[in-house]
Amino acid sequence: MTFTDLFENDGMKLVNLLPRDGEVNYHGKILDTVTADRYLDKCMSELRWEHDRAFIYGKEITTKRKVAWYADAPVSYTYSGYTKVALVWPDLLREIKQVVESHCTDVFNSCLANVYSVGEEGMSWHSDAEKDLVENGTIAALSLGGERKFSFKHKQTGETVALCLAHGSLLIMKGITQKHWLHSLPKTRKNVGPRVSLTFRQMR
Ligand SMILES: O=C(O)CCC(=O)C(=O)O
Ligand SMILES: [Fe+2]
Repeated sequence: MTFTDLFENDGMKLVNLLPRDGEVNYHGKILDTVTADRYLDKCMSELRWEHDRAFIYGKEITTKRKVAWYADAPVSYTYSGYTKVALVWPDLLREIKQVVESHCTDVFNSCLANVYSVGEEGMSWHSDAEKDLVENGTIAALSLGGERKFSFKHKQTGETVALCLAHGSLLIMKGITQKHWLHSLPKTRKNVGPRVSLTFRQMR
């Protein structure tokens, strides 16, 4: 049995997927398929997608995946050596943010949206502990579209934990998780459909 089988429905008792040094909860599908399909279509067409730029080991790169960043106000945010200015929430994301907040005890003031158009697009190992984020803040990631594997790796011990993120599912990372664990969305050769992740965050 996998974690995904265990947590098909929200409302079941959530367990911490990490053995130590952080807390990750998989809520399973929090949206019915019709709603998840509608949100996926709307996100694909309505969000202002752009290739992300970053500095990796001092070299400027343009990511294959596209991103869009939203917040309560047009604040700026420094991430991977780049300063970006957020767009203000469109109604669609305000609505989705409310749904996500109804499944947790946190509130969010920003969202980094990612779109992976094919399985060959992914995100390499990283943690999200930028200076502009609240220290030990919560990140809630809503997945829409193609089902993908998501992995965690402990920074000191190398232990790994992996799960599958279903269409319409919610994953929450909290507490000291970002200090001690890296996470990644591995590329896959499988023929998966486009996937959107909406990562709701707490900025300072
Ligand atoms: O696509 C995802 O689910 C995770 C993306 C991620 O790790 C990030 O935006 O920092
Ligand atoms: Fe991340």
